[in-house]
Amino acid sequence: MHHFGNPNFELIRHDVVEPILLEVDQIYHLACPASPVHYKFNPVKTIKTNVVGTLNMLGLAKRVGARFLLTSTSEVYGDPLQHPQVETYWGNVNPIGVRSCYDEGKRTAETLTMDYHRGAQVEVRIARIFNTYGPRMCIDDGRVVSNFVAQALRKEPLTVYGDGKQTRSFQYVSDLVEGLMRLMEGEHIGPFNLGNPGEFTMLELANVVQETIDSNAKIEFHPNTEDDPHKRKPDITRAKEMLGWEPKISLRQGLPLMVTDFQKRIFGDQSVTAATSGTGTGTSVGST
Ligand SMILES: O=c1ccn([C@@H]2O[C@H](COP(=O)(O)OP(=O)(O)O[C@H]3OC[C@@H](O)[C@H](O)[C@H]3O)[C@@H](O)[C@H]2O)c(=O)[nH]1
Repeated sequence: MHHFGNPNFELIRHDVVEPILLEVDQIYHLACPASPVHYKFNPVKTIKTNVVGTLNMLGLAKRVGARFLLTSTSEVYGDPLQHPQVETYWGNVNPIGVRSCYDEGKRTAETLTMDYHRGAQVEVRIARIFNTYGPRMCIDDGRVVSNFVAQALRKEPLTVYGDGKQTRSFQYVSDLVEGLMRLMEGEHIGPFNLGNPGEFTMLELANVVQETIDSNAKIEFHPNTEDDPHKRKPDITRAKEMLGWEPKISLRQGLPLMVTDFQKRIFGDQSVTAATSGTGTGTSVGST
């Protein structure tokens, strides 16, 4: 948004499922809903975005000679049988499951990317992004970190799905942005895992949210969703060695930055008093 006043910046609102002609040097292809709640809402549109949308962006890259970066996902590993996940692991995906519009869609997008590279010499880069959080996420995004933060701030119970023992590894958004730019500017195609190897069960995440926002926040168990991966943690050796990249911000450092932003958006200017009064800890979130 800070670029809006810049005369050299142009924002075009466009659905990648429709072709578009532009003069560009680089394409960061990030288009697609990433929250399971949103990508499952209209699965046909999700797979169209991943397949037709990626074809259109690769076609554009080929036509104008642009370098193309695909943001793929840790979901290409499905419910992984190998832990942590290395880029050479081919994954364990249910091709007819409710998540397949996204995970098979992104797998196809990776295939298309490599086929345009091999067949049409398009310069390509592939990132596999692991769970990411940070300020400016939609409050109703539906993913676990934004759900827990919004729930704790609103004094609602934290909704843990299943037994809460499934794991994820949470990456702060600025670490991801740095990784994507290094990948785009570097010499290596990938795929590269971009994620923070710090691994947490959902119950541990709920505890960190309690410590950060409200030690009295209750936990409420809900049935888990279909095909939910049991564990997930990136092996980032390749990104460290070939991109010189690794995440810098731990969950305990990054979460308060997101909480401050959520407080402002949920409560407006009264955020500090509203969110922290009467809580057990309310530590760093109110004052930053
Ligand atoms: O309120 C909630 C939401 C989610 N969860 C659990 O938290 C875990 C993480 O779920 P999320 O919805 O945040 O994200 P997922 O890991 O399922 O999918 C994500 O994977 C990586 C990215 O590519 C995408 O952003 C997204 O597909 C799951 O086990 C889920 O069952 C809760 O316990 N409570």
